[in-house]
Amino acid sequence: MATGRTHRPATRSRGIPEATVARLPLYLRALTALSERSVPTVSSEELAAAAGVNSAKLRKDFSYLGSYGTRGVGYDVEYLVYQISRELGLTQDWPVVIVGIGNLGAALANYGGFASRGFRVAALIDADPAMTGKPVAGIPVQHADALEDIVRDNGVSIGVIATPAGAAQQVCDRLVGAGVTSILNFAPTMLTVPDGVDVRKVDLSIELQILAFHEQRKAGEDAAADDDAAPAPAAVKGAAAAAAAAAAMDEADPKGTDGEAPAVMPA
Ligand SMILES: NC(=O)c1ccc[n+]([C@@H]2O[C@H](COP(=O)([O-])OP(=O)(O)OC[C@H]3O[C@@H](n4cnc5c(N)ncnc54)[C@H](O)[C@@H]3O)[C@@H](O)[C@H]2O)c1
Repeated sequence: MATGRTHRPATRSRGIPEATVARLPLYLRALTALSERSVPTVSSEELAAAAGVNSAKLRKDFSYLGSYGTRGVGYDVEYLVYQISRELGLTQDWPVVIVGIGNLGAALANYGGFASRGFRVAALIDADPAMTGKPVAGIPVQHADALEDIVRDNGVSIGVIATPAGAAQQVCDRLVGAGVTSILNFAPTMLTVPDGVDVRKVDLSIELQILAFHEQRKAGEDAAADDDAAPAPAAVKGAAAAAAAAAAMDEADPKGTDGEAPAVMPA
């Protein structure tokens, strides 16, 4: 048994590192915007800036896809959209079930962005009998008793958990038992899954905590700048220099070696 981890090696069987896979959706989002503006080609520098990624990293990532662009012309936007979509498995339809149709589950069900990216909400499931049959986003909610049948009948391999934390593990076990092999978990708890099942955890409060850390650091830098106007004792100056050196190292790659810090993380 595995405890809430994604049990894939750092490099996938087809040789694409997980860090590259995590950046592919960023490229796809930027490329889709270019495609919508009918831009035919894009340079690695332009695309890297639009995706918020270093251009050398982008070229390396695309080399894993076998896409090298044309010198002086750049990358063909439509072909890259196709290549990345195919790599991410988005050229096929993925039926998804959402379990727990409260505030969050209903908001997710109403989000139009899933369908446009190939994720079809096949069913909404909730344990509250009062919810059964009620339409949410035009889909009638089904009772949790039927979870296994719903998963099997719809060939679902991706389940979204938006239940309270206390119910999440049991829901996860039932989803996995019925054949689900990928879980997107919004409940604030670690899930235990068998090998071969991927879990991604979304936690907006962690993202806010990271922003709070950066806000605090910015405030510290402002205060240090104010202090620089007045002479500081030697020990304090040393500490400020160490903090500045650490900040400079961070700035060299502020988001770490994997590029943009994702809002969704391996659980
Ligand atoms: N990750 C995030 O950033 C984030 C943000 C908001 C909420 N959350 C979490 O998402 C979850 C849902 O939040 P909410 O505000 O929608 O709660 P909610 O109380 O409005 O909804 C929870 C729903 O789950 C249903 N439910 C309970 N047990 C179930 C079971 N065993 N099977 C199926 N359905 C079951 C309930 O009937 C209810 O409709 C909570 O765990 C919350 O902490 C996470």
